[in-house]
Amino acid sequence: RPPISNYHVGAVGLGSSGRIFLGGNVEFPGLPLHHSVHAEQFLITNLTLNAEPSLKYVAVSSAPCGHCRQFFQEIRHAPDIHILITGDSNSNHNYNNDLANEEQFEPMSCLLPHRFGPDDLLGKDVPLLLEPHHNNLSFLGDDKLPNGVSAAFEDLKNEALEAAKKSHAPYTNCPSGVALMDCEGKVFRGSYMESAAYNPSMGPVQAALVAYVMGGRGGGYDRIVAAALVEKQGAQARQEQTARLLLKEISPKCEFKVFHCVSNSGSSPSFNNFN
Ligand SMILES: O=c1ccn([C@H]2C[C@H](O)[C@@H](CO)O2)c(=O)[nH]1
Ligand SMILES: [Zn+2]
Repeated sequence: RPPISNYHVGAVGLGSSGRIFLGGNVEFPGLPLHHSVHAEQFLITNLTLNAEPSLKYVAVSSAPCGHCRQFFQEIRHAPDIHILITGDSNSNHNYNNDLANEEQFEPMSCLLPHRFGPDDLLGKDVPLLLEPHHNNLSFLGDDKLPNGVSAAFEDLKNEALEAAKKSHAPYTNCPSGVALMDCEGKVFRGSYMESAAYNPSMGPVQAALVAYVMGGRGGGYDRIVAAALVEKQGAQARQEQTARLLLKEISPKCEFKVFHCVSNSGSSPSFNNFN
């Protein structure tokens, strides 16, 4: 969905389960470009939404940018992920049109040598992206919804908490999750995912929008009528304002609520040697 560039990028990934996943780029008119979702990042989000344990091969319609090469580094054994650049689908020349394609898969270690990644910041036992995450989070006792707030939000709030429990936030220990509800009452979850290099991190609204695009039968974002964000109170990496901005632009009538949670595990094992 690239209404700004009209440049369509497609990414396809094969996981170790044998399942195949899709990704496409998503742009949001009216917002700064850094809100965009790259096809590769969409693909990785799609893997996490489907609990795919690892990614082995990727085919992508144009060369992955530096930001995407960096985001792939969050996956264990990222240097061994093999990438096929199928050609520029937005122009007429297709330089890989023969059976030699298989030989043109390149390991990520060639596309991104001298990598900076999780190994630079985290211990070896910290779960990486695609690995199971069980952030031990719960709501503060006093976070009851006031009377008159629709029961739907009680549901959404819990869905967003489940998403936050799966969030990959080992660099800040500030996990978060979003749940969106469309006008038919269908719910779409997304978990915040951090990058060792910080900036390529994927926001929880973007992650939930990936779920929406995959499951929402092609509808516009204005079909999203309610959204809940769960994050820690006073988190060092807060999503609230960015989430509000993005949602307001893509679905002005969407009702947005933020709920705060606490981490039950004292000092989380996923926090590292920075303290
Ligand atoms: O690695 C890349 C590079 C670019 N794009 C998208 C982002 C934007 O929507 C458009 C133009 O940059 O292409 C991707 O999806 N992946
Ligand atoms: Zn990219």
